[in-house]
Amino acid sequence: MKSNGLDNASTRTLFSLVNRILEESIERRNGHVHHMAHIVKKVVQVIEQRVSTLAVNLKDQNNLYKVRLGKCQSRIKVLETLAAGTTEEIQVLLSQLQQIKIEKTKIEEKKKLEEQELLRTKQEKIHSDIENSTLKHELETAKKTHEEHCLLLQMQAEETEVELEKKLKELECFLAESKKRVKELESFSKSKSQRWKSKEGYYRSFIDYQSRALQAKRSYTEEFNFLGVKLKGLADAAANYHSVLAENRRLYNEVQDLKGNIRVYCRIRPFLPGQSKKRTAVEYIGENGELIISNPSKQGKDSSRLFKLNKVFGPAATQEEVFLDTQPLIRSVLDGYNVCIFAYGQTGSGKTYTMSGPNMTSQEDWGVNYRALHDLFEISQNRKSSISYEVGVQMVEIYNEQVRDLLSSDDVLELMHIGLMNRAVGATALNERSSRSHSVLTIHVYGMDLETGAVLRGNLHLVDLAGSERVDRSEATGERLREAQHINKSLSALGDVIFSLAQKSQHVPYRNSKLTQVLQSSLGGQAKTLMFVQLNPDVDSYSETISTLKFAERVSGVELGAAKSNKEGRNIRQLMEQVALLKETISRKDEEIEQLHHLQGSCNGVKCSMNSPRYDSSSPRRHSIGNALLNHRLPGGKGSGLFEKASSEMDNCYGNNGRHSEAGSLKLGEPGVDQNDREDLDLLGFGDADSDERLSDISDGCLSRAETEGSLGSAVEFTLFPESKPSEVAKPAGKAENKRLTIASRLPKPSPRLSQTRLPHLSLTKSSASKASSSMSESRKPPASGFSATKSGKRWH
Ligand SMILES: Nc1ncnc2c1ncn2[C@@H]1O[C@H](COP(=O)(O)OP(=O)(O)OP(=O)(O)O)[C@@H](O)[C@H]1O
Repeated sequence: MKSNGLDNASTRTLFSLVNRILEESIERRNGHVHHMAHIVKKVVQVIEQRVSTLAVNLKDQNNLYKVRLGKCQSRIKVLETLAAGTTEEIQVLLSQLQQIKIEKTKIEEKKKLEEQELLRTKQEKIHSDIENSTLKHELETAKKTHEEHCLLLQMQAEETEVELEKKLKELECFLAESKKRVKELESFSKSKSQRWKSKEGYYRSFIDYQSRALQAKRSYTEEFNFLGVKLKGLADAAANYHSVLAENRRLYNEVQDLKGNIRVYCRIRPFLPGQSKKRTAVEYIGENGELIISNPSKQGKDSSRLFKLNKVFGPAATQEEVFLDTQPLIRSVLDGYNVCIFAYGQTGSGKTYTMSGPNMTSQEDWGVNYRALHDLFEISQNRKSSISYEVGVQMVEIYNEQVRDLLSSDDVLELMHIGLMNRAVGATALNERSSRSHSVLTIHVYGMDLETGAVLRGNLHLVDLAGSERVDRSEATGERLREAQHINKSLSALGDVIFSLAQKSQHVPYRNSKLTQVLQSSLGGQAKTLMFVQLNPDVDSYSETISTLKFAERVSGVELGAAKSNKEGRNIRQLMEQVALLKETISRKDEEIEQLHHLQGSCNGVKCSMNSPRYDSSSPRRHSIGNALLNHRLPGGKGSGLFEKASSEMDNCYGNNGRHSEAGSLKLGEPGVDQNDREDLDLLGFGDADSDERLSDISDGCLSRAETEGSLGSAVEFTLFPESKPSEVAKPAGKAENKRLTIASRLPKPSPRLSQTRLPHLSLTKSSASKASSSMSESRKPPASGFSATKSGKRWH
């Protein structure tokens, strides 16, 4: 590019040239530097020139614009002043114009209105013309129709006038006729009303009479119905009562008999609140008496054992549930059966809980004893219209092979409570308040059928045995050890009796302990026996539990033979009364002989020895106590009495059912019988048996007779009187509530003759009683009050 050509080049071209030159100069670095610089200088000059011309041009133009702007502004100002003046004028004109417009519209409206009015008047005129013509036309037509109508009406009026004249004539005739009829009717109604009035009077009196009769009839019918229903009920009740009663009793006894003889119920007590390790040995409790006991410390098949009993009550079983299964057995006592219920088990396993209950004040907690008494009272009360019952209660304790009476006097439940409190208790390692004695509560029932005169006697033994644990386990020493040894001895004697019964052996060792002697009639005879086997569920008691259950299994296998009711018909009773009378005569003779002996002895200067008639085996007065008592209870030897059963009953007693027991071979005069034994037997009522008398011949009847005798002193009997309520009798009421059970006051006092007759025996039993008292004081217990020979059994009315 030539340097002079730059003038015509565009600024853009110049700039691109400068850029190219600069790029080339960068590429070539040293070549043509001078030339390039020259060109660049030229370019710059041109650019400067251009810029200066542009600046000049711009200045000129700016000036020009400024001048123009000034001109425009002055013009604008002029225009603005002009515009301001014109707007004011325009506004005035506009307002004038508007007013003119308004006036114009007003005038136009007026004009329109005038036109409209004119038009309207024109239209009205046309309308009125039209109307006038139509009215004229209508008037003419109306005139025509009116004339026609008038003519028609005139014709009709003439016709109606004729008709009305006709009707008037008819009515006149009818009126004359009806006047005649009214006269006839008036006379007829007068006569009728007279007749009705007379009839009304008649009916009124009839209705009055009928309603009075109806009322009387109604009350009669009601009364008749009521009486009929009552009579029917009474007749039904009378017809069914005896049969139902008999059937009821028969069924009860059948069920009981079907259940087998010695029944064994097992009861497992719950863990006690204080027991820390609660490991149970009870693995399974079956519905039908199955029980599996397991030992966790053993392995294999030896670890558990199955037992089969009549029934098993688990730890949750209530007192009521346990009693429900026992109740039928207890009820059969009222039908003349002998029943024995005893609780067996180690110390602390719940024997006392089952038999007596933990708390006498709460009826829910009552054990079998209280419930049994309550039940007996209730049933005897229910049967009072057909059977008169007398119930006697005795409570003894067998402690260290000595029998002692636990009762004094007072309310029967209180008595039982006293009895329980009086029990010898001592702490062992197993049970803090362990009872160390066997307690035997005996209930004697005498009933007489008011219809047939038949007599029934039943005895119920409720036995709370002492703990069955082994001596070594109870860790007892000294006195406790002696107690434990006695307990173990008597329990093993019980086992021996049961097992010899199971084997049906000829020899049954009743005599080996006081316990078996007391229970003899209920174990060996035709009695019903139930054993409660009590278990402690603790694993620590495993071995005791097993041995208890083994014993229980063996007991459940014992068959005592079918139970028999002690029921006598009227004839037998009369015969027995005769026998009793004869025996009384004999005993009087005995007394006379005795007195003669004394006289003879004193004459001979020989002292009375053990050969006195009391111990003379050949003496005929072996049943004198019973006879004396009979007379005491039943003056003249007549009437009923709880302990009336004469000594002839002894021959029928339970021990005499074909088995020849060891106890039966006991002779009181024998050297083998020590004084203690004799006195304890006296306490139980056996003491008066002749030396020839076999103990196996001593029945519950003997026991009952003896206990009401002065010999037992505090033995208690009472009669249920119809008016005494069972609840009153049974509940542990205060003295005020037991007014009906006032003690003894109504007892017939023995005649001086009878007292004399009883004297030798009474003196003997007094000593036995005091012996009993002394034995009690040995056992650190205060003697139960009332061990007086002269204080005979109490009877409540
Ligand atoms: N079924 C039960 N439910 C609740 N507590 C029970 C039950 N059986 C027993 N007990 C409680 O266990 C404890 C021991 O019972 P209990 O005194 O009756 O035993 P025991 O076998 O009569 O003892 P012992 O041989 O020393 O007389 C008591 O505290 C008693 O209340």
